[in-house]
Amino acid sequence: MNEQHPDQNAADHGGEGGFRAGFVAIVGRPNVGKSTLLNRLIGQKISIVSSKAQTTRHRVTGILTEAGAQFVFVDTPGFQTKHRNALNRAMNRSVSQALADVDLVFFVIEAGRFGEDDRKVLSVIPEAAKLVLVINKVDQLKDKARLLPFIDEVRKVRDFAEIVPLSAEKGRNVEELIKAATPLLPFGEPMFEEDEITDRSERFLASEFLREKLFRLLGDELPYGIAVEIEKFEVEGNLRRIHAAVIVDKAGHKSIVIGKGGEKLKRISSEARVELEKLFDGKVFLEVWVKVKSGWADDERALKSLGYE
Ligand SMILES: Nc1nc2c(ncn2[C@@H]2O[C@H](COP(=O)(O)OP(=O)(O)OP(=O)(O)O)[C@@H](O)[C@H]2O)c(=O)[nH]1
Repeated sequence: MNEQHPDQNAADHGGEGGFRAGFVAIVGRPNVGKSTLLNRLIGQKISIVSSKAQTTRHRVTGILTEAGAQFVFVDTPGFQTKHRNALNRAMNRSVSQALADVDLVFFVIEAGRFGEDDRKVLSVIPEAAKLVLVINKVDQLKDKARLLPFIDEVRKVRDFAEIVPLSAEKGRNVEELIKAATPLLPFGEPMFEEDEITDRSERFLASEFLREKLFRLLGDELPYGIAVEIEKFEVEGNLRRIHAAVIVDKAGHKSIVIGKGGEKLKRISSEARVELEKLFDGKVFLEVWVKVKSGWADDERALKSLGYE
């Protein structure tokens, strides 16, 4: 593999002359800023950001190609420790699976806070994994002098190949993370074309965008166990026709999503449509309806049909 890319940016990228490429999992408890970090790293909105916990259920892959290295990111869901139903078990399983076959793990925590939930997440990262500690939200830290003692505290718990404090939201020190992580990737040829941002299908992205709108616009009213199913996705020239169902657990949740006079759902679908048109650079016809599937969050088979493994 070395021979394929002689001397490519050797000084900046590990100093051994070869191109590096690998899978990187971004792991951390809910709300530490994993999606924000991924979006910042790949410079385009693909993953879902929300101030509510637990929005990232699916694995989303983002790709960053630099002169000497390619990072293929696997954004994993936050660990679920509160509810013990099938949905959460499926979510935790997908985290472990994601970690089993990556080359590098970014373990994300919040500056000044290393709690029980962070420890739990750390404990399922295999000992053999190459680990970078990402200390996010340093902009929130009022007393900057606390950072070094904090790093020392966390360092006692585990060996980290690198430790990088940054602010994903402000874009501070994010370059530093890439620089530090590059030599930790294995030598290898790029796995994706340079301009590929995600290997997820347009269909998947449509459901993610719609789900984000549901999270944002329903706010505290958001029913537990809500999901989106794309029932039809057709491309006609520059037009995409998308039929999507919003799945809720209980009949009573349907009216919450629809809102008074259908206003809520209308706004959700129109905002999602506008963003999808930008993403696809074409016209989008988006039809959304609400479907009740009683107890779906507890039914493993229903989960599989919705794409949760
Ligand atoms: N102040 C500050 N806030 C941040 C930073 N990074 C992320 N946030 C905020 O933290 C919240 C959670 O960010 P997400 O990126 O959705 O977090 P996540 O870890 O992907 O969350 P889950 O999908 O629930 O696992 C959002 O409100 C972000 O705007 C940062 O560097 N500084």
